[in-house]
Amino acid sequence: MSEWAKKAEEQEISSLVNQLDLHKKENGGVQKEEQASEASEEQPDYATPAEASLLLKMIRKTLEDSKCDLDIQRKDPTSPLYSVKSFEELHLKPGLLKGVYSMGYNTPSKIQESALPNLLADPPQNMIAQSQSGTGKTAAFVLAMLSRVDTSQNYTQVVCISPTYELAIQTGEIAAKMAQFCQDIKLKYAVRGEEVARGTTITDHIIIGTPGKIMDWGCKLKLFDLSKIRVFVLDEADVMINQQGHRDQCIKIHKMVPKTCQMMFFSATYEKEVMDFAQYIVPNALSIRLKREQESLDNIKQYYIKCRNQDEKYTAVQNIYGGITIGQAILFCHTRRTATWLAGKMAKDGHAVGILNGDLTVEQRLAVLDRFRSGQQRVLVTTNVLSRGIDVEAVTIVVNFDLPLDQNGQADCETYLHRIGRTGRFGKNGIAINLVDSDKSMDVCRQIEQHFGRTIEFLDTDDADQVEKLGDFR
Ligand SMILES: Nc1ncnc2c1ncn2[C@@H]1O[C@H](COP(=O)(O)OP(=O)(O)OP(=O)(O)O)[C@@H](O)[C@H]1O
Repeated sequence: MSEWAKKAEEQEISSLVNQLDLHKKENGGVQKEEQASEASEEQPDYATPAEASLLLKMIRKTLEDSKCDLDIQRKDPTSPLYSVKSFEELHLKPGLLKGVYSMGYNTPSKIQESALPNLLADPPQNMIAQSQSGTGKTAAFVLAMLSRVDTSQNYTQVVCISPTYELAIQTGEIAAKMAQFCQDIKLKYAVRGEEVARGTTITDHIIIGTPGKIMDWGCKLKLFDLSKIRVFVLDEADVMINQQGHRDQCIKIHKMVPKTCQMMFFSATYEKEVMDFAQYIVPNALSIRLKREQESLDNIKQYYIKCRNQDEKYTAVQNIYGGITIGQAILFCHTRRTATWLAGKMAKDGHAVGILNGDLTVEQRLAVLDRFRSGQQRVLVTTNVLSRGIDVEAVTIVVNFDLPLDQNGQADCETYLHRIGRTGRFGKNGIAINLVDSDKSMDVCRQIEQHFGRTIEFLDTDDADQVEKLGDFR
């Protein structure tokens, strides 16, 4: 590309970035990761009662009744788990097919069935894909990444960028499992704590990591050659584009990969401006889109409970905790401070609870997640740092101790969808409970309802009929 063409492209990108920023300012703003994940100021106190024993009874009933019938969902063409093809028909390499089956996957989900044939086609096809949380996007792009590796060449050919440390590790672990019968494929993490000596050349075929580290290794230290990359994956693509810090790093990396490199962008949500931007930077991409009303899942029941103040919210949490005889729960707080307070109070009251926020070292974060995954702790208190992508099958309840807000105090609908998507994984049933403690948070709850066109039901813990009905949502 000539110099002037490069300049023109840079100007166009920067004008699109400005438009994106302007749109965000006008619409309430989207924060940088740390601000978005964990705002620093505390929440005020508020009003109305949350009852105890009925809530507990209701949760037990819901969970006990919630045997998920995957086979039925898979035969329903409107379900995101529906497919007509088998994995064999997707033309995966024999080693990968073996890997998929060894993970207990029998048939592909809708996104896997529709994305994979295009991702594996020749010539390589760029893609911007959207599918609901927990419907198997990771497997779709991981299988595509692994399929594209040429193991006769010992240099990095694939980069996969994730927004957080935990998600990068999780994706790497899935890739390793899927590639267990393709032993020649080598994978490296580019995340905090991983170091490579200067002057070394990385020979691993796939690098999975966070944008800052990949930029350091690829653009600054040149530990691998970005001009040889043939597959560029952006997981949680919308947040990677929409958060300024991530975006700048991703654009820098993106600029250094060849024009012929296959681009794969995946997420459960895309705001319109983010999609426009994605379509600009991914030329001729095949788009797989959801309608707004398809974005939230029927298998996740959404409720709100009214509380008068922080103490009543805590009482509601205790009652919910009592109800988790099956499965596990994730509790989301707006700030690290609230998360620390909540986890501390629960621990003091004798509950086995983990806390995961940005105050911890990466080793501590991973250890907390491991304890939670293994079921040693049934409750995890966290902030938005864990709102996206983390897959723990046994999570049956998500509680928004604080509703997700953007920088301007408006509903952060995308984060809401990702948070509640930590339950209801791959067709399982789940419950999302929002603790509403003021007119303001009621308003936020309504904004979310309107955005997705879905009712968030009032959970009247005094209403025995409602409790009965809760078991019916299979
Ligand atoms: N074809 C399949 N058959 C059975 N289980 C599957 C299949 N594909 C994925 N899964 C399982 O479904 C769960 C959710 O998958 P995954 O994490 O890929 O969803 P996702 O769409 O990436 O979710 P998120 O939007 O939260 O990132 C995982 O536990 C995964 O192992």
